[in-house]
Amino acid sequence: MATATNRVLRVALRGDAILTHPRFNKGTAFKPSERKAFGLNSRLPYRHNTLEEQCERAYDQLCTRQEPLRKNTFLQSLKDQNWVLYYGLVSRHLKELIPIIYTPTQGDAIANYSHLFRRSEGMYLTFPEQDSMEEDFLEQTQGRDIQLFVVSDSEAILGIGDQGVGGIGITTAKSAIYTLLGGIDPSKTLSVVLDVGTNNQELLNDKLYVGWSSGRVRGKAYDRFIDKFVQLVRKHHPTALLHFEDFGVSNAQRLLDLYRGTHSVFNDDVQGTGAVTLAALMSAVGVTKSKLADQRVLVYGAGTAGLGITKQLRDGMSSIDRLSREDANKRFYLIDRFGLVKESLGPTKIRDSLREYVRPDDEWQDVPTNDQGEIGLLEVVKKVKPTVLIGCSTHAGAFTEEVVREMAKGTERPIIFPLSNPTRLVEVDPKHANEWTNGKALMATGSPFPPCKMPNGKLYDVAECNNALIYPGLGFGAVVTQARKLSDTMIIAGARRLASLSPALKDPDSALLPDFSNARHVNTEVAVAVAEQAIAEGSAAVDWDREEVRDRIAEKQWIPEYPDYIFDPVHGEH
Ligand SMILES: NC(=O)c1ccc[n+]([C@@H]2O[C@H](COP(=O)([O-])OP(=O)(O)OC[C@H]3O[C@@H](n4cnc5c(N)ncnc54)[C@H](O)[C@@H]3O)[C@@H](O)[C@H]2O)c1
Ligand SMILES: O=C(O)C[C@H](O)C(=O)O
Ligand SMILES: [Mn+2]
Repeated sequence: MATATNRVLRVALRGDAILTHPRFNKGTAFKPSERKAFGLNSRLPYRHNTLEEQCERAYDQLCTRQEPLRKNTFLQSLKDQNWVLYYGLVSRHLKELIPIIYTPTQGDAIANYSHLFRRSEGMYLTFPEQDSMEEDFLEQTQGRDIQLFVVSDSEAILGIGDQGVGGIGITTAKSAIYTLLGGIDPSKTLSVVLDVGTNNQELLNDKLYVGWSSGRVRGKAYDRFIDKFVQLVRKHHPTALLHFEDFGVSNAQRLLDLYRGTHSVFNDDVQGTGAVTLAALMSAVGVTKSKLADQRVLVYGAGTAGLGITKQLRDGMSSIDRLSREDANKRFYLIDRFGLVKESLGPTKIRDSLREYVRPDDEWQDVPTNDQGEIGLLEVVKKVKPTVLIGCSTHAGAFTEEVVREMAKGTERPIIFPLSNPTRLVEVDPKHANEWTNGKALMATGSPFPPCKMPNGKLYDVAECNNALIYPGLGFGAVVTQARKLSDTMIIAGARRLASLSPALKDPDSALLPDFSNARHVNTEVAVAVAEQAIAEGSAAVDWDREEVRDRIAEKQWIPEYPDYIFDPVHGEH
């Protein structure tokens, strides 16, 4: 495997320019010979440190801060200063620091973006400046080999809604996770916010708000703006993967469908969430010794993630258990703001994309409704006796004691996945679901939770069913093979590989998904599966033999170690 220790990089910057460039800066780790060549002797204290020593010092500094958000801002500053040190530090404390730089703490950083703002990161493309979009885009991208764009319009950030320009923070966090867990070279990624205004009144009233203070652009003008950006990516980086993050429910699936045919695009909330949930469910049905196709699945919150999950589980039932699409559709019951998604709600309350999963009214004649004719969660649980209950509603506490106990009456091992993020929006605290089901519930959550105490005193690890366990591998697999598209079959291959790594496969009392401390290995395996599938189905631009895929992927993974630098003012990187 190639390591950074045997890499040599030619660099054209020197003096302050190299010390202030996070990609090239090594701080006290510049060796004496490099200090001389790059004009750094008088700019650095005498002592030369190893990366290990730098990580130790940075970790000590981090630990002086108690509050997660303060740790987050510290790490953000470190990333602004020195990428290798930042990624080196986080890699050394992965399980502890992922919740700081990503979900849930990054949600707070995003909500406070304009007040915490110190330094910009990534690309800001703003609606009123669209005439110069290509020029602005090229300013940052020209001459760069960008393999991955992570883009958001910030309308539905995690479960905290419209965050305006602060949404850049989800794209930078998702990119950092790509590097940490997938192995993508951070210099080959670009995080982008498409600032089309915000409908968040608090931000609009805030005089320190740093985005475009205007209501959200909608309709054709919005579509044209998004399209302008997508076409720039296609024109200048035709093989780059375009990752959409946290778009609103009226755009996420629509934009995915619109661009899937012409470019390699991926919607994380739809596809990444669907894939990780499929893996968790495969693992759960392994424990209950049943099949995917046997499940009755209740999805609470039929938004972007809810639909993505439903579609992915449905496709899993079809491709893995050979259930017809129509029969598989019937295994699902969706609930949204208007209760059960059923025929009589009509097209104003049911989006087109939900059509396949609408339940016929005559099935529900005997079930009590509210004054508006809606059927609530408890009624659906009573009638359907679901084996699987998934939450992606942002409705904190929706899975009440009554609901959970009712579910437990109808199935021996209730499979309960409250997936809403951040932590405070979870549909049920796993501790409670565990208690109300007498330790029978098989659980997975979107944010990290501590283990639950079982009635026999043992601890049950609650799987973290967050798309970060799979999207870096899905994306990296597509990027390294320069795949023309990230197909449904590539995604299923990744989900199956993830499921095969589940601890519950070996011990049914263990977690349904691998622990985040193994997330780098897990995503590497996912990338291998995706690459194998891309090659097999002919969408890859590489023609590796199946046996060499794993080695090729390992060779291409970026690792946080300092290469040796040679000063080269003519051909060096800058
Ligand atoms: N674990 C993960 O990997 C993961 C991935 C994506 C999204 N999520 C989480 O899922 C949640 C939803 O995200 P999204 O992007 O789908 O948002 P979304 O806005 O598209 O979907 C939320 C849906 O829930 C519905 N809803 C809201 N309140 C409800 C209620 N009281 N009863 C029933 N339905 C209700 C809304 O009408 C909407 O359709 C967020 O908290 C997000 O963080 C988790
Ligand atoms: O960002 C996450 O933690 C997962 C997911 O993409 C979300 O929107 O909640
Ligand atoms: Mn998301």
